[in-house]
Parts: sequence; C-alpha cells; structure tokens
Amino acid sequence: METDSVRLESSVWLGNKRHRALLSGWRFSWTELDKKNRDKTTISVPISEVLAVEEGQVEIQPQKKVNDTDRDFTLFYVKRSNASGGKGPLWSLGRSQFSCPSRDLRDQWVTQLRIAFKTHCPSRPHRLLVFINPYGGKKKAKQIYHSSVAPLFELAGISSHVVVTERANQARDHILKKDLTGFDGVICVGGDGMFSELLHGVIGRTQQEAGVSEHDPSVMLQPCDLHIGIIPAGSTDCVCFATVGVNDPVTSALHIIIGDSQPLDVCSVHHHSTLVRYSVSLVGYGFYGDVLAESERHRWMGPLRYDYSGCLVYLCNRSYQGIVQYLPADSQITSPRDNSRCLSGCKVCSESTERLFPRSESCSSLYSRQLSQYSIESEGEWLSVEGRFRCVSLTCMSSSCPRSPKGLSPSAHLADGTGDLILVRNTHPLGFLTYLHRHTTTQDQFDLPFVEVHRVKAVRFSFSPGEEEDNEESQNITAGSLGDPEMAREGDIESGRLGSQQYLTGNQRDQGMKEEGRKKRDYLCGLCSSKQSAASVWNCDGEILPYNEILCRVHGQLVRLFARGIEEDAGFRKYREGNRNCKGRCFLHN
Ligand SMILES: CCCCCCCCCCCCC/C=C/[C@@H](O)[C@H](COP(=O)(O)O)NC(=O)CCCCC
Ligand SMILES: Nc1ncnc2c1ncn2[C@@H]1O[C@H](COP(=O)(O)OP(=O)(O)O)[C@@H](O)[C@H]1O
Ligand SMILES: [Ca+2]
Repeated sequence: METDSVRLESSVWLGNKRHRALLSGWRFSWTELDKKNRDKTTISVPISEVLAVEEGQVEIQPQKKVNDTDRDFTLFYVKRSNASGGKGPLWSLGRSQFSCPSRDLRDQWVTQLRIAFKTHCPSRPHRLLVFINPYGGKKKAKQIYHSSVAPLFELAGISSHVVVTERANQARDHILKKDLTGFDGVICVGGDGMFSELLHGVIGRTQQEAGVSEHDPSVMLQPCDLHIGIIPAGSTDCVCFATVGVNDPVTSALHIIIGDSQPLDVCSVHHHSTLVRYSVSLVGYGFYGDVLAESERHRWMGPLRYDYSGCLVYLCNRSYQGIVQYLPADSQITSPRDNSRCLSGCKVCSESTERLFPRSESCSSLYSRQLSQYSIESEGEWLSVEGRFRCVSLTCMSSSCPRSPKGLSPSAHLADGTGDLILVRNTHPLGFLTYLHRHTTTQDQFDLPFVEVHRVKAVRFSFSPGEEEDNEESQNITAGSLGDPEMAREGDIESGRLGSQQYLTGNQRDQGMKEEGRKKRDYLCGLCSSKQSAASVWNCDGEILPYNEILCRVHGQLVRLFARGIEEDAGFRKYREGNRNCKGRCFLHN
C-alpha cells in the first residue's frame, strides 16, 4: 500500500541562481525564481528516479571527490538525454548541487530525500552478482563495467560480487549450483549469449527449487523471482535493445539501480521430449541459422562477423523444405500486423498479466490453467503450413537491435504470453533481399507475397533432412531422452560457443558431442557447395541447434529483467525515423 509522501519546501541556490525546492507527492522539483520572485523554469524528478543524495559538493567521475561544505548537498538522478531532440530511451546521470540557507536545512533535505526514496522504492537491489564475459563483442566488457557501471553502483550503495568468466557456461553453472542467498539480481556484462547463460541458470534453478521437470513440454514452468540485468557489451545485444530501446551501459546501469522490472516471455525448445534450450529473441531456421553457423568461423572479426556472413549466406541463395505447425494465439486480442508497438507501460502486456496469472489462483485453478494453456493434445486447434522456406523465425519480442531498429516483428509484445512466427517462402534473390532490407527501413517487411506472420502460443517444426542430413540416429544420441536432468548438469562438459549446451551424461554425452561437432563441421564446410536439399541449423538466440524437429512453447512472463520497456515519445521517433531515412540503414547508439 502506498504510504503518504514526505513534504519539504525551502529556498535553495544552484550556482548563483535562487530556486524554490519542493519535495511533495513523491517528486522533487526545483524552480528558478527571477528577481521579482516569479517562477521561471522548473525541473521535476520523480523520487523513483533519484539515485542518491550526498552531503557536500560531490562528483563521481572520474573519481569520487567530495568538497564538504556544510550547507550543500548533491542530488544524483536519472536524466533523459535530449540529444535526440526529444525524450528518447537514452539516460544519463543527472547531478545538481544545491546550497541551503543553513546547515540545519541542508540536513533536513538530505534526511527527507533519503527517507523518501527508501520508503517509496523498496524493490531496489542492494546486492548483485555480476558476470563479465571478457571475450564478448569488442572485448571491452571489463573496461565498460569498471569505468561506466561500477561507480554508479557504488554511488547508489549497491554492493556487487564480480565474476570474470573463464569459460563458456560458467555463469549458468554458477547460478544453477552456488548459494545465491542475499543477491537481489544477476547481471551480465556481455551479449545475447551471455544473457542466455543467465536465463538458463535462473530458469533452471527456479524449476529445480520448485520440483518442476523442464523436460516435460506440457509443464507449467514456475515464474522466476530473481531479476536479470544486462549491461550491453556483445555483438548484437538484441535483448537489451528490445527491452530498453538503446544499447548503452549507463542507461542499463540506471535501470538496474532504480530496480525497474520488466516481465519477459520465454520460449522453451524441446527435441524428442528433451528440453534443449530457452529462447527470448530468435528461434530461426534457414537464413539466420546459416548466418550464425558461418559467423562462428569469423568470430575474430567481432560484431562485423554477422554482416560479413550475412552477405555470404545471402549469396548462397538457399531454401529448405519443411512443415510448420502452430497453435494460434487469440486473434481477437492483438495481431502482428496491427501496427502497434510494445512500449513502456504497455497495456496489452499488463492486461496479459491478469490472464496469465489470475489473482484468485488456487491450486486447482493453477492445474486447470496448465491444462488450458498447454492443451497440445487438442490437435484440432493446430494449423499446418508446408513448403520450401528461405527462413522460418519465431520470436517472443520485437527483437529490435541496432542492425534492425524495428526488429524481426515490430508489433510483437515483450510480455503478452505469445510469440510471432514468420514464414518466408522460397522466392527469387531480389525478393528475399527486399525482405531483409525492409528490416532496416520503415517499410513493412510482412507486406510481401511470400511472407506470412502469425501470432502463436506454440510451434512444431519439422524440416526434411537432405542428402547431407540423413543421420536421424545421431540426433537421438545427441538429444534423445536422457534421463535425470540433475545428474546430467552435475557432469556437464565445458564447451565453447559451438559446443553442446545440453545436460547430457557420460558416454551418451561424449558420443553426442562428437556427432554434434561432426554435423556442425560438415555443415560449415558444406555451406554453399552443398545441394539445395541439405539441412540448415537452428539459430536459438545465437546458439546453434542441429535438429530437424523441434517443439517450441511460449511461457508468458517467465522471467523479469531490470528494465521497463522502451520509452519513446514523438520527438525521439522522429529522430529515429529521420536517421533511417537519411542513410537507409539505422545504427543507433551502438
Ligand atoms: C540487407 C540488410 C540485411 C539486414 C538484416 C537484418 C536483420 C536483423 C535481424 C536481427 C535479429 C536478431 C535476433 C537476435 C539474435 C542474437 O541472439 C544472435 C546472437 O547475438 P550475440 O550473442 O550478441 O552475438 N545474433 C544473431 O544471430 C545475428 C543475426 C544477424 C543476422 C544478419
Ligand atoms: N570466458 C569465456 N570464454 C569463452 N566463451 C565464453 C566465456 N564467457 C562466456 N562465453 C560464451 O561466449 C559466448 C558469446 O558471448 P557474448 O557475451 O554473447 O558475446 P557476443 O555477443 O560477441 O557473441 C556466450 O555464448 C558465452 O557462453
Ligand atoms: Ca511476446
């Protein structure tokens, strides 16, 4: 329940200008007064966006410096950048130094402001577990964290335990196995692959603790309380961009500090009744799978590897035969072509919370929700599409990123419990180029005769193995029914990005890894030179999955991020669109 807000009002000085400062209604504002005591400009900051109040004149960059005069205090708060001419999603640290008429009044201001943000913002994190991937993106994650993020955490009184990873999956395993008592959130400094490690750790741990089997595709997964924060320092940074609106370490750090909370839909991916991955941004076959596989050979190029591989794969001109079955979402509510955008405070997402988690949920209604949400057995509701596809993608969110500021599905929602399925049928090379190019412009990429898009709750994919992809048996070894997932986790072999990330045991795992490695190698070598009928691989949030058949389900609002969705007003939209129009491509704040 909301407690009464604190109130204080007095005259203060900012530099040599007199102001009236007012703390009231959970806002702190200061108004410049002219010589005749008339109001000039007012700046108003919600208490929820105040980071810290310090006695004296304080600076934190490059180092904390305090000039302790006994009538001064410094306020640190979230400042919307107006570099774009409007209130875009880019935030910076605001700092204002106030001088009070007396020390007593200064002490009152400091006390009251601190009381205000402590009582009004109880969900701010106090202790964070931070994972830094020193090899992600342009290999600048450590520098980004220590120079731009750590000083802000310190200023806000957040203590952090930092782990610089030494191998792939270290962050995931840490979250799965180590004592996390006292941590209010886990943070990754890296790209989408690093985020994915945290996602798997947090979901896996929550299910372990709740006694839920992740391998059962019809199970109702337990929503996760531990928040995930992302400091972007990777190559695509799609999850950060799509949930914050910009890839900027300071903006993300500020969202973390003020304890923002954004629920996120997650898609589970099963192969033959075994959970193989979770995904939030992309489960893609064909073009996106081929680009990812090709890009792994050029990792030394850093983020540019995707552009280079994208061109190569485009020139290969490949398509794949398959069957896609999907369970449509309720088309009465929203549609992927309704031209809406999921922005901060999205009504569709907040109304979905009620639908996904009814308030009067008893044990029995929880059970009935499980059955109704996952009535996979009601075969009549599934629709089927067969054909030859350039690419097939499923995304739980818009998947916007600097390469594509409106994303794979611009009207998708972050937390509505649905995903968008995009089917791009085989077409001539120029047609496909038009489709790809439209991701970077304001033109509608779905308004093409060979593209269809559906809002879905679940999808089954089955691609026909081609001549090179004839070993169904090896897939059973790699990811068949593998028994106790807990046992498997214990002995999980460390692997690079191309290695197995499944929870396998003993010989099965070794054999499976060899097979999987062989398939990936064959795939990479065969790109372009192989026949049209060869299989692609799945791109699952940047991880390669070499299966022909998978089952995907969307789990509404399964995890929570320290974010609030994209804040965008008309001014920023104009700036963004202007940027795009002038160059055709729009790379924002990367
Ligand atoms: C002619 C211009 C073509 C431009 C096409 C642009 C389409 C961009 C859509 C991007 C969707 C991104 C979905 C997110 C995927 C990431 O999870 C994954 C891994 O990221 P990271 O760990 O940071 O490396 N990134 C990719 O798979 C890159 C796909 C790039 C495709 C060109
Ligand atoms: N110390 C490490 N050495 C090797 N790989 C790592 C390490 N730490 C994390 N990884 C793996 O690196 C992959 C890519 O990391 P990411 O931060 O997403 O960078 P990028 O966006 O450039 O792909 C992730 O899948 C992660 O599992
Ligand atoms: Ca969604």
